Amino acid sequence: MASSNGSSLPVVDLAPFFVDKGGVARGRATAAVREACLSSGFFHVVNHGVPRELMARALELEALFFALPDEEKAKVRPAEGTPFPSGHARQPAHSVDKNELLLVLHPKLWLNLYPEEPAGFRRNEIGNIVNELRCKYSKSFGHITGGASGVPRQVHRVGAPHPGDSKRVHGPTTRLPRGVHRTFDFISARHAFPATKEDNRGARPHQDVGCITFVLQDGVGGLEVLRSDGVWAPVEPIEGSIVVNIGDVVQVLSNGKFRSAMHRVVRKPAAHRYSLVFFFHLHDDKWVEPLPQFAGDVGEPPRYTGFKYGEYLQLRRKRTHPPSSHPENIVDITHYAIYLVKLTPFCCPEKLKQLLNF
Ligand SMILES: O=C(O)CCC(=O)C(=O)O
Ligand SMILES: [Fe+2]
Repeated sequence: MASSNGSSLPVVDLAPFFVDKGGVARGRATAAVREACLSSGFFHVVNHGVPRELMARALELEALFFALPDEEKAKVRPAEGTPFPSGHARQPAHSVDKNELLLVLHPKLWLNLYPEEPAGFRRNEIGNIVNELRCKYSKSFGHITGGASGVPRQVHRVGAPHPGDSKRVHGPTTRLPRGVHRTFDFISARHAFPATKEDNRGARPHQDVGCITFVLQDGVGGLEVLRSDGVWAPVEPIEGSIVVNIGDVVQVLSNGKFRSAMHRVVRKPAAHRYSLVFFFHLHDDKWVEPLPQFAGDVGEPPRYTGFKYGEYLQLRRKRTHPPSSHPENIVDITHYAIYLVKLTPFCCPEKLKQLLNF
């Protein structure tokens, strides 16, 4: 069952998924996942099967990399306009996002730009760690999207267009090397600088665009989630936990039932913060729309129009790269929202007059 920590985010114990095939404990864990997705869209998972040493080593290697002089990091900066910009990026000075990151794509794509130092990169230890995290996360992802949790399983199917939507999926699917799956997932290693007196912004408020995100964070803190009562709540670091949050795709597939929560990173004074964020995405060609079991089948109108995932990505990228300082330019999932207007029954002419103000 989910329990609460200081920040009142649910903590879901995934252990039953590994040991208790079909038992009562597994049913409870499944219900806890569902509840967490419905209530906050943000939760911790513990006993997730990812070895602690692996998590610690990944964060350690990333900290070593970010501590390199800028000239060294610049050697793994992707060329302007690269379609798959792996490597190091630092937000421009005008951006409210005060962080730098190292983007790591699927190791088998051979597109990753790895630095020579620290040696863990040269020997591709980081690539192996990322691969292992990918495998372990996929298991947890399967558990989270499986069974009765109600998280749409469709996001787990890859290679095929959305069921029943073959006509609406256009364009060629990118050819991938044999044996490479889920190439569209990626990892972003992130470094937030210490806050200054004037500015503590690390990452602007946003919702994640994809399916589900897994965050490893160090002990510094700073990740915050916007609760439904409008309060920013800290996502307190819990030793050994992984933070999971729902993205826009699952929010749309579930017709708005599972929350793609707004979150941000604030920087702490005198502390460098490191996190490793894994994004489960969809292929660009996939069509996304509310699934019947969350809409028509349960008598609810769809709350979003359908869209091709790649188009949404492009809209988001166009408006935010380089990060705009104008929030009104930022496209989010409300772009596809259908607003349901509840009509007031005009039962008497007096009321109608009042409403029309004459
Ligand atoms: O660094 C973190 O903890 C989360 C960053 C984040 O929200 C993101 O990369 O989408
Ligand atoms: Fe995020």
